[in-house]
Amino acid sequence: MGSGGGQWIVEKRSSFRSEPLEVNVSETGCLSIVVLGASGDLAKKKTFPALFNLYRQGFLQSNEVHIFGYARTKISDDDLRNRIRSFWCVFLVACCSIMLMTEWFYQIKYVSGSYDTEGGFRMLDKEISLHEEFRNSTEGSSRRLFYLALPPSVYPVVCRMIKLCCMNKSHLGGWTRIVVEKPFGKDLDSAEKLSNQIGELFEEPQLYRIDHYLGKELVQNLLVLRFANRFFLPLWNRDNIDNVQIVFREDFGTEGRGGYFDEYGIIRDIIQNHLLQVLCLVAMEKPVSLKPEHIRDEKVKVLQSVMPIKDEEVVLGQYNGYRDDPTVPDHSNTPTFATVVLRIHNERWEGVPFILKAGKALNSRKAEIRIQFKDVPGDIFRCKNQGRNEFVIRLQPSEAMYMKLTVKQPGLEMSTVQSELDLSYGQRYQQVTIPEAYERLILDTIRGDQQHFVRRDELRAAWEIFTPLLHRIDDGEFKPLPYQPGSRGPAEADELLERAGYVQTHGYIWIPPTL
Ligand SMILES: NC(=O)C1=CN([C@@H]2O[C@H](COP(=O)(O)OP(=O)(O)OC[C@H]3O[C@@H](n4cnc5c(N)ncnc54)[C@H](OP(=O)(O)O)[C@@H]3O)[C@@H](O)[C@H]2O)C=CC1
Ligand SMILES: O=C1O[C@H](COP(=O)(O)O)[C@@H](O)[C@H](O)[C@H]1O
Repeated sequence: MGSGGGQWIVEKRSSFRSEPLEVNVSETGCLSIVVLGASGDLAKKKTFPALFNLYRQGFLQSNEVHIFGYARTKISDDDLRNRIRSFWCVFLVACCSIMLMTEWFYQIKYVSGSYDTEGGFRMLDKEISLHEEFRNSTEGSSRRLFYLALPPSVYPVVCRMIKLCCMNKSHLGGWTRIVVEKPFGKDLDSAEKLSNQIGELFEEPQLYRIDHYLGKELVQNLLVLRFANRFFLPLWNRDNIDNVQIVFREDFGTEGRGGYFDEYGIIRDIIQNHLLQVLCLVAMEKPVSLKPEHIRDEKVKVLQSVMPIKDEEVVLGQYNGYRDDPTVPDHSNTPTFATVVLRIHNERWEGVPFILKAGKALNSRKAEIRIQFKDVPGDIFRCKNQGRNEFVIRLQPSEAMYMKLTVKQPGLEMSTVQSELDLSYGQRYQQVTIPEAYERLILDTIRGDQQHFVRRDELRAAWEIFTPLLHRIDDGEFKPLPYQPGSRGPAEADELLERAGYVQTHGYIWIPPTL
């Protein structure tokens, strides 16, 4: 910050930027994107906005792309367009020209049909083929992407119908790809069954198991940070790191999604997928290269090194009022909060607790990774009780990385104080709009890059970790503790954190810099 006037000085650093790492094969030809479950929440809030943003930025070309919505609800093309429009009208009016919006909405066609009979899918295929003919698509140059924004229970039947009725008509260069949302299964057996059912229809390279946390900017930065910086290489291990926390907090409850949520709970909704994927990137060894298979090989190894979870290292919670939702059973045992300690049995991490914490209806909304270092041996400054060094990666909101460290308090006295080295994205990258996770991931599916998608063996290893605990919760053997909405969650979770070795720095708070 400049010394006078409180102005941030932003340095121009573009000359140091390297070329993009991945060389993507640029494909052309007719591209049909089909959103199944187009009438739903995810489609409205995430999928369609992401597609629009890709279109707006020129990643989807108007002379190539056509978007299809498919669901059972009987509505017209215009009804679907209006639904989408009504959700983002403020955003659209602020950012875009009317012409662009009109052009975009013109690309969307809706087909209504059931998920388990051929009629609707035959109709869908006809519409896609019409579009392909209209675009003069030669055989083999047409690309068909099916995005399943649907409850997982209908994935098998929908995949069967796609295979039966809607495949791209040639193998000469075109493709058919399927994107499936999480939660992929409910436990190890159901996930394996689902994988087998879909695996009989589609090859692994055609399947994109999406976990939108892998599309977040700061999650994508983890590999670069760890493996392109000398700073971190010698420190990133059990000799220096005391504990790691990966935290997800939301300051609202299950609003409107109680029925869905109650079947899954916070562990299946957030921890088994989003937080565990982040753990993999924090804990894995350096991959041989950036090839998707090399990265995913390393993630699988970490997951397979996780020890069985101990009961005394789990705290579950359920916020008061959760069961007032009419779609939630009166005696629901579903946790809306969980803290779980995972232990990785390998040379790098033996003895370092990885504390995964997620909760709904808490006192704040944020997601972050907090790496806490061990105490400095021989503390000549007697500053130990001020707190430990921490490296924090704030995934959202206010994306940032900061190192909490001890410095000399400026002035005549030799005393110490906690401060930080701070790379806040809002301040450093003022001209950059950070893309939404879904934008990036949908673009990857079109480009055929599976690096940021979950491979089948990865998924299996992830379910292996949590299935025993989940079964005990489902059977009512493990009960969530009540907590007040708007609180930090059950006090027992903080006690567990302390037992795991985390030392809180009382009185220190990181404030994102304002411009
Ligand atoms: N919403 C979100 O924020 C997120 C959702 N997800 C995942 O995305 C997927 C879709 O989520 P979301 O949009 O919230 O779900 P919805 O409950 O909104 O369902 C999407 C559509 O699926 C159809 N549908 C709903 N229930 C059933 C059923 N039992 N059988 C057949 N069809 C059904 C409905 O369309 P119609 O009746 O018209 O056919 C509905 O509009 C899920 O797997 C979810 O876990 C992942 C991350 C975030
Ligand atoms: O997958 C899900 O994620 C959202 C939170 O996503 P974020 O990108 O806003 O952090 C969560 O609200 C939802 O319950 C869950 O299904």
